[in-house]
Amino acid sequence: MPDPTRTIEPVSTEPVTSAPVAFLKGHGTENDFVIVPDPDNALDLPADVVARLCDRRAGIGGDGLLHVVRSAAHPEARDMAGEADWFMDYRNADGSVAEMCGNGVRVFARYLQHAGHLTAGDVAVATRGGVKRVHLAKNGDVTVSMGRARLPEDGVTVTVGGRSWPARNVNMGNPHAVAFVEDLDHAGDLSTEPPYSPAAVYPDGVNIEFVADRGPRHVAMRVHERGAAETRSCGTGACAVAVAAARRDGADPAGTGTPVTYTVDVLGGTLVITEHPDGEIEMTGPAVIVAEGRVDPAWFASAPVRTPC
Ligand SMILES: N[C@H](CCC[C@H](N)C(=O)O)C(=O)O
Repeated sequence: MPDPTRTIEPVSTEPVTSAPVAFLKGHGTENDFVIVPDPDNALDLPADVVARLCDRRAGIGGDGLLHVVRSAAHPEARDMAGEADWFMDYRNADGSVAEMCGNGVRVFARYLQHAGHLTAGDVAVATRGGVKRVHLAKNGDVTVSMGRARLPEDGVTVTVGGRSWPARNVNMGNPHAVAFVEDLDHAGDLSTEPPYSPAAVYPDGVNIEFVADRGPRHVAMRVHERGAAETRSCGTGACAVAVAAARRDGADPAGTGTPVTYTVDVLGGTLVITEHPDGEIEMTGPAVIVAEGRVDPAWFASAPVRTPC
């Protein structure tokens, strides 16, 4: 599980703000998020409040929360304000902080468009994993320049139900372990984290992807996400899977000099990942705003803290 020190400590000791909190719900290939617009970074969103909002029974429900803040108003994004007006302060369902969320940044850009903050179809979004450029196409597709993958040498072995697989270490700003399996059912019940070793390879926890082939440059995946459990999709995970598959298939674009594209089926839809010879990775997929509403201040102040399911 992720290191608890990775959560956001309360900004102040004052009780959580009682101001009604506007929220929206959105998803990208059914990886769903609570969106909390807060341009001036005025809300106090410590880990337990995020977990309450993401709780699927007692709260709004989501795999994570997108805190929408102007870059100039957040200490972790001020130095990116010249390049990107908005900062995606991403939190997992358990309240832990993650460096990057691929599906989340597509939904974040869709929210900016929905809220009238965009004048064009292109936007730069500041994230803990750097500034990401997003293109919102007229056909509904959203393409993110995800940057380059890092491929640390050290890997782990993942074990489920008496079967073990080597897992490729791929970092997309956040950590991933990619295991190629014969059948996605071999991943078993991913409501809990599959055991892996050595744990020291991922001191802050890891997202674990299981991948099966579906055809030439076509794979399917399931994922246990750090700080959330099994999700219907993981954008950074799909990028990590495409990078690992290209290395397995001898199609590393740096070596061949030509871009390589993989279609990655996730439980909630399909993502298309292209890696270019310079290492830049583009991810294309949908992003949907489902609803908007307001959190009842009385609930906000009184909701019991529950560990996310
Ligand atoms: N659970 C991930 C963050 C969300 C990643 C995923 N939802 C995506 O679309 O990339 C982590 O702790 O690194």
